[in-house]
Amino acid sequence: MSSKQFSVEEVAAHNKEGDLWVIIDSRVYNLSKFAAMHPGGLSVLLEEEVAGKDATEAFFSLHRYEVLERPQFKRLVIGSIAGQKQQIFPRASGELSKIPYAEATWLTSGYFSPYYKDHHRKFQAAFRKFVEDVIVPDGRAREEDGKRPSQSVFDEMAKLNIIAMRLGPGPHLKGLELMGGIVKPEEFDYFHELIMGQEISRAHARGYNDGLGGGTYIGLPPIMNFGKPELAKRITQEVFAGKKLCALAITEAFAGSDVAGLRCHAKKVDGGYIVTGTKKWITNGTFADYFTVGCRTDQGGLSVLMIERGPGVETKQIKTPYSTTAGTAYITFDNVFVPADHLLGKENQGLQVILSNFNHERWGMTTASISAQRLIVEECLKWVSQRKVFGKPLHSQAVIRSKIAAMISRVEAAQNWLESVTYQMNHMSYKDQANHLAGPIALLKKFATETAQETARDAVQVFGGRGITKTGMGRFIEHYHRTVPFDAVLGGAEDVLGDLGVRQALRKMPKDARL
Ligand code: HEM
Repeated sequence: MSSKQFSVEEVAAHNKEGDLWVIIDSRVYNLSKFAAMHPGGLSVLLEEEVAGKDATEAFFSLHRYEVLERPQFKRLVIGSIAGQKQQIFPRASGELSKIPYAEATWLTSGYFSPYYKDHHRKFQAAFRKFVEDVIVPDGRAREEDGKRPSQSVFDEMAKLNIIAMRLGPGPHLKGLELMGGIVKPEEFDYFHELIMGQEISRAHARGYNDGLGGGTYIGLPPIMNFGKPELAKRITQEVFAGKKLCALAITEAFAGSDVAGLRCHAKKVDGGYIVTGTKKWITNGTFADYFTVGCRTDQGGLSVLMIERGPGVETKQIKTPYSTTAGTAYITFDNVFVPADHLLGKENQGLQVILSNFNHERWGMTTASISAQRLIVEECLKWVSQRKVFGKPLHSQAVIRSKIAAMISRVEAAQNWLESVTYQMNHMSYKDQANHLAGPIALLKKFATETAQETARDAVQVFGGRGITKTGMGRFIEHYHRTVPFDAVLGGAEDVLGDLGVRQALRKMPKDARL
């Protein structure tokens, strides 16, 4: 970038077509050639208060900061105004945001939390930097082109054992060096996993988030915990090394939350099973290598089989509102032979295998959903401060402040409930979690996704047309509003979860309780 210094008067002389300069945040841009190609048109740049003038305010009410960071636009800078200093700085990679409520309380300067220790803080700082340096650029690109997340990202994640850590605390972490040694395997707890879930949302790329191991998060635990030791070891090692991916293939066009209604059939034959049937809405299905498949057996029971991609296994993309980078698939199994030792758990006792991971899955989805909601609060706070209406910031309108108040309250309530549930998880065995937390986790997820949708709707109102436009200032709002139903449906639809939560509570009602 040029270090040449200009005076305001010098810039003012360049105020016409073919000779057009503007000042943005103390830097001088020569737009003489670019003006004709400007996506917002030439005429707006030739206006009296823009051409040759300080256009900082006009610029930031119409563009995101990232426009100035694009290399083709950085090149337009020819110097800066003598005696002026740059005032507006983007947040550097890995840094915390200084916008109020943009970070959870424990990450906000001047506040305290009983839950997080020093190693959680170090872990968060390192993991955010990794997300912003490695995941966000790939996330943005793949969200656009719809290709599966790049192999290089899986390789980088594997080096730090991020894929293993994504599955949460447990014996699978034993002996691994986690995040370059920042946290010891025996220290790693559900708050570390919460941090990962929350940081990974930062790409504003909901489809990519699922593409990046969403299938493994739910498809690998049944293999790891219920597979024959040799099979479990082989697949776990391949997946942790970033070489292979899993998908959980339970839902069908015939049966969704109603797991008992599955039709995919496993016929017992010599040495194994022959599987025939279909599966729908399978996350990562278009590119996964291993499928954890719920099948009906000859006796009508449910068994879970690990099926490897191969002859007779076909996966087709399903188009959904989010990017195909998630790999959402329709799968057909056509007379696929599955060896007997690929059975997970016991024959006809598959329900237990499938249900065993549900609470963890729902809790994990909630971590990411709440941080995505928080990013929207940050977007809105920035927008209402920099956007001017009738000569005043948008936040001068009481109705806007009221919407922001509701947004902040929702996300804070959801985060605080999440942290309280996470603390319980840290102190309970997996079995006790199932007993005590299935209900609260179901209700928490329902609460988080309902509040997410309210915030998505409010954010669109605050951003107006920009909130329904795929590029430009409101692009993250548009993305959020379009993709937020995924959180509300995947892992259990809101009504199903609400019902589950209340039924669990009713089961625990003391017999002697009366008004
Ligand atoms: C360095 C100078 C500038 C660059 C590189 C630039 C670049 C762009 C780009 C890339 C867009 C497409 C939308 C987006 O990606 O956000 C855009 C839109 C636009 N620009 Fe600029 N611009 C510059 C200065 C200005 C200035 C000074 C004005 C003053 C009025 C202006 C007015 C607009 C308008 C009205 C739009 C359309 C916005 C919309 O669709 O919401 N631009 N500009």
